[in-house]
Amino acid sequence: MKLFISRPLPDPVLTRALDAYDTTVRDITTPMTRDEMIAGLQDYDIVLPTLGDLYTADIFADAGNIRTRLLANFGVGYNHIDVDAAKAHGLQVTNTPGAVTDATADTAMTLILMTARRAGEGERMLRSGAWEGWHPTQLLGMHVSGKTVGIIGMGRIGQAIAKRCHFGFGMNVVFYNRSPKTPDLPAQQLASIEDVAHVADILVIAVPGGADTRHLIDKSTFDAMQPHALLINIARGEIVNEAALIDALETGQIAGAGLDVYEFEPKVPKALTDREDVTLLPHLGTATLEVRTDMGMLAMDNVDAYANGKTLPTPV
Ligand SMILES: NC(=O)c1ccc[n+]([C@@H]2O[C@H](COP(=O)([O-])OP(=O)(O)OC[C@H]3O[C@@H](n4cnc5c(N)ncnc54)[C@H](O)[C@@H]3O)[C@@H](O)[C@H]2O)c1
Ligand SMILES: O=C(O)[C@H](O)CO
Repeated sequence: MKLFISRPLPDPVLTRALDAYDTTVRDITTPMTRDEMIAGLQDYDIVLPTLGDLYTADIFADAGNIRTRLLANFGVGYNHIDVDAAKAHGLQVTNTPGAVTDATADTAMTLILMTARRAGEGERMLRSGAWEGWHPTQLLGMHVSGKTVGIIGMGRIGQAIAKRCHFGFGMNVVFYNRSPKTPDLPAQQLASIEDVAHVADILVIAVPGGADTRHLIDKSTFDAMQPHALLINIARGEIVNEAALIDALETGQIAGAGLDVYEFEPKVPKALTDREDVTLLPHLGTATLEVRTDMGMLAMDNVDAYANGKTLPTPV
């Protein structure tokens, strides 16, 4: 079996792949080009792609005689793959759910605390030499204990965030999910995104990306939010209309934002980087050695299952 891996991965994952398959590892960190994706589909039995490798329908159509039967995506989010088109061309697609949950929830907490407590702003002030010492009214932020967190998308990551907020920080949890959910903690499901936005001190986005959720968070959401509230996005950039977010920040409709993902990633608008009231992380959600190794191992579990004719552990 010939396996193509689209980026360098943690050593234990590459060792496992190289030991078991005729493996080619693409040794650069940028997304695959269109030509590379097409050549990969023509030459390899299995491709292990990741975020940024944009498998649109025309890639499968233009590849012609496709040898690949499995796209074992490294990552839970697969909005960069047109799964219907892949399946129509005879490919199966897998992802890495669960492996990413805790780390991504931790990143949401990092963004919540950094934004509420103005940590980035304080660190920038200190590093610039502008700090003149403690005083009682310096850099006063929002106390998160006892506040209301609103979660949009109460799936694996949404629930992990809710648990951290409720059990760790004594926050009340309200949420919106497109289907009914009974999470394992005290939390109230509300009827619409606006209902959640209206009562939340901190609004966290945790739905999948893709056409169905593009600009799910838009002007109507910001209109519903309170002026002291914060928006946190650890899901996908295009879920939030970035222009509407910038407008809401500039007009004082909301008090700040904590973002791990961007609508036109890796481009981040100057209107955001210029602001002190936003925390901006470079898509760090799962960026720990342990978790990136676990993600790779789960992707390899899927590769092994396919290669041995077994049921795929985590099909999309
Ligand atoms: N920042 C990062 O590095 C990072 C890391 C991991 C995952 N993610 C993103 O987080 C997403 C969520 O991951 P997960 O494992 O929790 O997925 P999940 O499928 O367990 O949860 C998603 C939830 O959103 C709900 N949902 C879907 N569409 C909706 C809609 N239109 N309105 C309301 N609810 C809707 C689903 O019912 C589900 O409960 C991933 O798809 C990925 O894009 C980002
Ligand atoms: O979807 C995911 O898993 C992340 O965005 C990449 O780690």
